Amino acid sequence: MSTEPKNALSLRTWLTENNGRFDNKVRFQPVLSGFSVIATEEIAPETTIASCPFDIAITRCSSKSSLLKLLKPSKVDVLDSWNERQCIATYLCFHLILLPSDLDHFTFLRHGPYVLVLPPEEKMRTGLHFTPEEREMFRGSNLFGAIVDREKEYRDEWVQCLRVISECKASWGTAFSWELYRTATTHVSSRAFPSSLLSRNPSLSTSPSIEPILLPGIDSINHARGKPVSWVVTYPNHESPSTPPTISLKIHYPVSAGDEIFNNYGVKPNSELVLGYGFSISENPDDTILLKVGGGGVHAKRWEVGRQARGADGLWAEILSFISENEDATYEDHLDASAMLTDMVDRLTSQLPPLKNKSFDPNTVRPEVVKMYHDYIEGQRDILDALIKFAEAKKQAAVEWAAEEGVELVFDE
Ligand SMILES: C[S@@+](CC[C@H](N)C(=O)[O-])C[C@H]1O[C@@H](n2cnc3c(N)ncnc32)[C@H](O)[C@@H]1O
Repeated sequence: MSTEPKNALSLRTWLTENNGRFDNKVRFQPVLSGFSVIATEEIAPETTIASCPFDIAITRCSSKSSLLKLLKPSKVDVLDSWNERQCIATYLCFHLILLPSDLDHFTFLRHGPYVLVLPPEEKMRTGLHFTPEEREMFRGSNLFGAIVDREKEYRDEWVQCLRVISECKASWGTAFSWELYRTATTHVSSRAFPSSLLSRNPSLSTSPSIEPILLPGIDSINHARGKPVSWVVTYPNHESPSTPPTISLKIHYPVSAGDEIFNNYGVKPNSELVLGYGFSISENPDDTILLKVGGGGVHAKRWEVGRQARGADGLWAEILSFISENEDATYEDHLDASAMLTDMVDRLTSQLPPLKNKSFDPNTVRPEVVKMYHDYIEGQRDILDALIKFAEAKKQAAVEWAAEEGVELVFDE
């Protein structure tokens, strides 16, 4: 007996028809943000939960080739200038844009049952989908700036895509709304895997040549930090010559009947989770803050510092070199650097919204966003507190260094 929603059943059937599969002990359960994947009975470690053949992965290349058939082939140069997000998001949108009268064009779209399980706009909670009041809560934090920048960048991309689509068919342009595109870009940010998985030695590593891709089925599984999982690639061999190259997600932990099955998206700070995924982890040990020295302009190096001031040494070295060009910094330079770091951190702390005693209007601010706000601000404040302690320790070391040189330093309180 299955109580799976119809669209989840259609995804399962479509995946099987395309040589992929879900383990038969899993089922989809509707939740606020879309679906969770649950064990119907106990699942043993080393079970393969979902498999996706390479040829149904959605890549920039596969999206572009479908779009070229839908739009005019003469648009090939224009589409070459679109980035992978524009190609994949526009390809996803077309599944929802076409009308029954566009029947001939449906043959160019391969992912109908997949697109129909993707959470719609109203289930989205990423920074791009915040209400104005929700976005305003984050003013003063790095995340606020990141949301504003992302919206501008994605809107510009949408305008480029819209121009091409409208030229092909005005009614498609009308249907290709900012809201539709924004939701599709969130599907890309929240579900994409690196293209480095589609190889004989799959890895989650990223580099400029690695592009985001979507893996239908595998991307239905939610994240839990640190869960042991692995990626397994299978190629045809003499035992099963007709099996296409396939990527699978295998879990290395047991799951009890009724419990959720989790994937592990890798190390992610809350800033990234809130911006691109629409959820956060309480007291996330992987939280970070981005800092740059002395204003520095848009091209200034940004230092990513974590809890317990992890990664602060590079920032400290840059502050020291900013204070003194001399390679052999003196204890006075260290004292100045410590004061500069403290000022910098104090300024950031005073700009950050408060963690406590802040109430939000439940009519305009959703409880899930309040949780993200608390988790994110807690992490930012904790790291800034750790940086103050880091600067204080550097000051103390400089005082001891001066004492070794026979200088007693006295500070005004
Ligand atoms: C790759 S999809 C996972 C499948 C998704 N739940 C669905 O309904 O299709 C990633 C999205 O799932 C949700 N998600 C994943 N892990 C989560 C978690 N630990 N807590 C809350 N939401 C989570 C978020 O909405 C995120 O953007």
